[in-house]
This record gives sequence, structure tokens and C-alpha cells, in this order.
Amino acid sequence: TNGSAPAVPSDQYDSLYLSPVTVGSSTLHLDFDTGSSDLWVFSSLQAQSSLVGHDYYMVDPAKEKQGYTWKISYGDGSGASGKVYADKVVVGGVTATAQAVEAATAVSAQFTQDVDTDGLLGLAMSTLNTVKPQQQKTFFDTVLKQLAQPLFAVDLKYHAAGSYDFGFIDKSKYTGAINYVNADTSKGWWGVSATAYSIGNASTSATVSGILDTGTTLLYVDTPIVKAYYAKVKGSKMDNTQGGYVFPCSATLPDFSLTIGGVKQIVPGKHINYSPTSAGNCFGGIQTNDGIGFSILGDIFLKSKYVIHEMGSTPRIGFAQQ
Ligand SMILES: O=C(Cc1ccccc1)Nn1cnc2ccccc21
Repeated sequence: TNGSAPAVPSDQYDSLYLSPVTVGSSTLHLDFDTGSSDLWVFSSLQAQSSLVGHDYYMVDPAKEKQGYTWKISYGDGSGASGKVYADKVVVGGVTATAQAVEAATAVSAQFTQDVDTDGLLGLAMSTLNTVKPQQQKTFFDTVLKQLAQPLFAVDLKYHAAGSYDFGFIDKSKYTGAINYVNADTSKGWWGVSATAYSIGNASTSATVSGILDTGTTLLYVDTPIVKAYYAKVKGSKMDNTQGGYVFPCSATLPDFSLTIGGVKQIVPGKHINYSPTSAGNCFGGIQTNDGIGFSILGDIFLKSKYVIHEMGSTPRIGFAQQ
């Protein structure tokens, strides 16, 4: 069976996208995350005070994987931990009958205060799964064999609902050719590299290595590229109190592209005006990857494309224009 689930922006700035998932007998709204590999949910194991505003998984002790635990932390310092259950998970009609469901006992403030997100569904390689004593499969790995094609496709949109397709490529969701490149999955992520970047009409050769990451809101690249970009934005500056580059909200933002597989993958300037700040300017969708060691092609990069993640004998990534 194949299936498709909507990806709905959680707020007016596309901070993250939420998809409905049936976990056991509950429908939860999860953040599908190609940057991690745990399916974890808010659960009845938590204090009631932590559950306010969230839908949550009502655990069934009979389904517990006794002695199994998990603990995850993300690049932004957020994290969660808990126990593991084997239960039915359904995404867009695709069913995993005994999927490892990681029920939270503790969740960091970033997640607790984000009342729309009921958990995450990891779509990176299962080698990054944090469950002990035995690593568990992602939902995608669990259902892989039942899919017509071993792939999922990501269709995130700018200030609009998109979708995640499992097992098929939806021709109505893109125009032009799909450009495939091999994925570097050696670190457990969907890794790609670019050979050039462009700011407006000016192209510069450079090697940009990074990961596709639907769980990251913005686009993080090497500092010299970020500086070159905002040099083209009148009134832009690095604002340490806001934690990144900001600019007057009236600024015209040049398009940005990364050349992947010989094809320019363009991010429209409009998408790079991420959100207003509390100080009366606007926060940039492109920021520096200082301290990370690689680039992170998050939602700002993805939301103009239809991106196929194919787990064939040689993992590939296909890019097409929405
Ligand atoms: O953690 C990251 C990317 C990242 C940011 C900074 C340093 C290193 C890596 N993304 N991400 C993927 N899933 C997430 C879930 C919550 C927060 C961030 C999440």
C-alpha cells in the first residue's frame, strides 16, 4: 500500500509542519523529521501538567517492550526521553502493525511549550535511532517492503499545507524533470553536496556539504556564504540578541541557490524573509552553520521543491520544482 499525509504549517511562519498520525487508538499531530530517527510521542506516562494543550498516546502496559528506553537530544539543545511500546501506527493509510512507539516520560521545555506538536516521526536512517538495548526501525523502514516503491517524497509549502507521500511519486506535485543525486547516508542522514551557490544572478564555485532536514526550520550554511548573501541586503546586520542576521522587513531579498547534481536548486528571496522579530526588523531564513560542521538544508530550502528520498540499493535523492 502507498499513502499520503498532509503537512500543515504549525504557525504563520512555517516554524514546523505537522502531520496527523494514528498511534494505537489516538490521532496525534507529529513533526515528520528527516533529520532524526525516533518516533516519539507525548504520553500518559507524563505528569498531567506537561500534557496541557497536547494530544497524547495512552500507553497500554501489555504493549510495553520491557526494559527498553530511549533518550534523544537535538542540535538546538531540545530533547526527550522515555519508554518503548510496540503498537499500530498509521500514516495516510499505510499501516505498521508493531511499530516501536517511544512514549515520553520527560520532554524539554521547547516541546512542552509548543502545544501543537505531539511528537516527532523520524525519517533519517534507523542507525540514528536512540532506543536501547536494541535500536528500533523508523516508520519508513518498518513499512518499506509494503510500499510499491522504496521511497517517500516531501512536499513542504510556503505558508500553505503540503504533504508527505509514501511509496509513490505524485506527478501533480511538481513540474519539469526530477534531478537525482546519490545520497550520502554514511552518517545516518540524507546527505547531499553542492558544487556552487548563487546569490541573485551571481554564481560562485564552492563545496557545500549538508543534510536535508525537515525538522530544521531554516537554512544553515557556511559563514562566508551567509556574509556574501546579506551583503546584498540593504540594512541587514548580525543581531546577537536575536541570534542571527536580521534586516528591515521592507528589504528586497535576492534569490539563493545551491547547485546539486549540476542543477541550480533555487530558494526564492521571498522565502528567506522568515519572520518579524520583537525588535521591528525581520529574521533571515539563511543563517550560519557555525559550530555545526556541515550545512543543514531545512524547511526554508525545501519548501519550493518536491524532494524524493529513495532507499534503493543505492540511496538517492530526487529534486523537482514544485
Ligand atoms: O537538530 C537539528 C539540526 C541541528 C541544529 C543545530 C545543530 C546541529 C543540528 N535539527 N533537528 C532535527 N530534528 C529536530 C527536532 C527539534 C529541534 C531540532 C531538530
